[in-house]
Amino acid sequence: MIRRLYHLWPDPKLLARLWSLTVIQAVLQGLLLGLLVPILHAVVRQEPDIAAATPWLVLGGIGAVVYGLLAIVSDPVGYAAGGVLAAQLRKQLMRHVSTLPLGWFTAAHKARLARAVTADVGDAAHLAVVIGNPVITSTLLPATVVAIVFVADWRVAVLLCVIALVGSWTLRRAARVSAEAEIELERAAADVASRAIELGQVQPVLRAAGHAHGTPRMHAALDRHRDTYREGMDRARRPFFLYTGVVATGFVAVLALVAWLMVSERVEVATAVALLVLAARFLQPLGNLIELIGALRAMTNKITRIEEFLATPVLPVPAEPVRRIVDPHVELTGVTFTYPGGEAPALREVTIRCRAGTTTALVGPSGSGKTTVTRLVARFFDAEEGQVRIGGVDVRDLDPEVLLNDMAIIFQDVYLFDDTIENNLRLARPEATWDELREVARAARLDEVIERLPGGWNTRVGEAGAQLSGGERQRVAIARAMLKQARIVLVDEASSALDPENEAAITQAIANLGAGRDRTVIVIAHRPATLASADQVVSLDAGRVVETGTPAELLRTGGTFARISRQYERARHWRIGTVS
Ligand SMILES: Nc1ncnc2c1ncn2[C@@H]1O[C@H](COP(=O)(O)OP(=O)(O)OP(=O)(O)O)[C@@H](O)[C@H]1O
Repeated sequence: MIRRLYHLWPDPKLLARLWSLTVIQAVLQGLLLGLLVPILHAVVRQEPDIAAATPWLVLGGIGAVVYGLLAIVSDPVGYAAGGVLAAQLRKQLMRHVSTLPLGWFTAAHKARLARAVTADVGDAAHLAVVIGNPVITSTLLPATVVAIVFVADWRVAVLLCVIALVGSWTLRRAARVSAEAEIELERAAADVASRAIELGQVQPVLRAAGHAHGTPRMHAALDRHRDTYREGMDRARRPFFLYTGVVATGFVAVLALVAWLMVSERVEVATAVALLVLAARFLQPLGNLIELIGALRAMTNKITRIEEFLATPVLPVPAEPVRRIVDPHVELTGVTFTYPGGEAPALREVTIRCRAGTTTALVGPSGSGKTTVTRLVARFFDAEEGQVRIGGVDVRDLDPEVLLNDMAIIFQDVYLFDDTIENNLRLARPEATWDELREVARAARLDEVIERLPGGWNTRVGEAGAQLSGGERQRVAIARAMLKQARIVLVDEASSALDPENEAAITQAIANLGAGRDRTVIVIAHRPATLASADQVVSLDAGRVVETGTPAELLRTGGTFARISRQYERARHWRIGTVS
């Protein structure tokens, strides 16, 4: 555990210093106790020899002062270290995050990241200080005491070793049993949580069926949780009792042995008293260890989560990456790609050429691989076979920062910061002038949205942009891409039903985006107008390119694209018909 903690920190010097202080204190405490043997020898006799005891008493006094000073120094150092250690580890995690492939950032991984950076790191750092010290003391102090007892009487030392061995076996067992009980309890708690969510979600149905207070499944889950809790507590308590029993029985055994040694005149009274005091100091920290079991397990779980996170493979970057994109020509050649953990390839031998200054529309049924094409261009993942090139350079040879600097990605669900429209745009280029801001707002058809808003450019968009509709948020993102002067823009056009005004505005905004002479736009198109205005349409099906051509050419050939276009048109008319 101590070793794992030590290796977790990039710069463990502070931890090493802190623990060294604790090691010195624990050993010093043991040695001070050892002074009892010569002192009692000198004092516990018919005529106490104070002169013989004096040097030991002086030594003990000096030791006590040193111990006190160390305690004064180490306590504040420990508390301050908690914050410093957490900050160090957070920095290391954030550095690691910045080297992970963007494809790693799924909802589940993001939640894990948030947990690792906040709770896990803070708790691990706190526990490293608060738990590390007592664990070191509770193991080193008894070890020092045993060494001293060996000098005084080897038989008592052997007995203490036996108690320690039996105690450590019981302790391990207690830790294992309580870990198992905790897993079962977590499982039962998760079951209750999902039933509770279900209860909330299906309230109308439950009320209609007269089960407003919960389904039989819900009650069964609650019963299971209660039983698991009771059984778990019972099971976990047994080894704990056993351990306490081992420690208590151990002390009785030491008492009996020392009494026998004294009665049989194998040791003097002074030694016997010293041995009993030392045995008590040996057993007390051992007894404390059981209290630390829960905290140690919590720390192990946190460390494991942080270690797993730090072991996530990073995005490979060449030693001498290409630091310039000469022209934004995008090219996929024979690309095959399977998602990590995926069963079938999401793309198979895909070849697509998008010339600089053109707009390519990707179409195809759901799951055909359109999003995957854009993810490989943005290097969220690397292709297994084939190549993705930008300006003739393999994206794997490009500096990832250069690639992302020259690229804008407009997702279906645009995330905006809870800030003003102006600041959300300036994120792309803080130094942009007002003329530039107004120009991109016009081109992205955002100007009409801004005019309507009460605070104009200063209107706050709310949490994640909730004050704006999906279509309006996408217009902000398009304006942002224009302001960034990104030469490669990847757009996942909003597929949800938009009102006619938003629909026309987005189509126009994407067309304006593509009008930039030196800009390559790849759009996952969901609207006929976007398809019609593209320079090239690539039709995908089951991860393969099935058609490529201009919209007019593909309409004439009557293939997949023509069929999808007809479907789009029908859906459009159907929607207009129902509205009117
Ligand atoms: N993160 C992922 N992990 C595993 N498989 C994935 C992942 N994302 C997509 N897939 C799979 O890859 C295939 C292609 O998905 P992709 O999202 O590229 O299709 P799409 O054409 O964009 O679909 P849609 O129009 O529904 O967004 C699908 O079979 C999908 O299930």
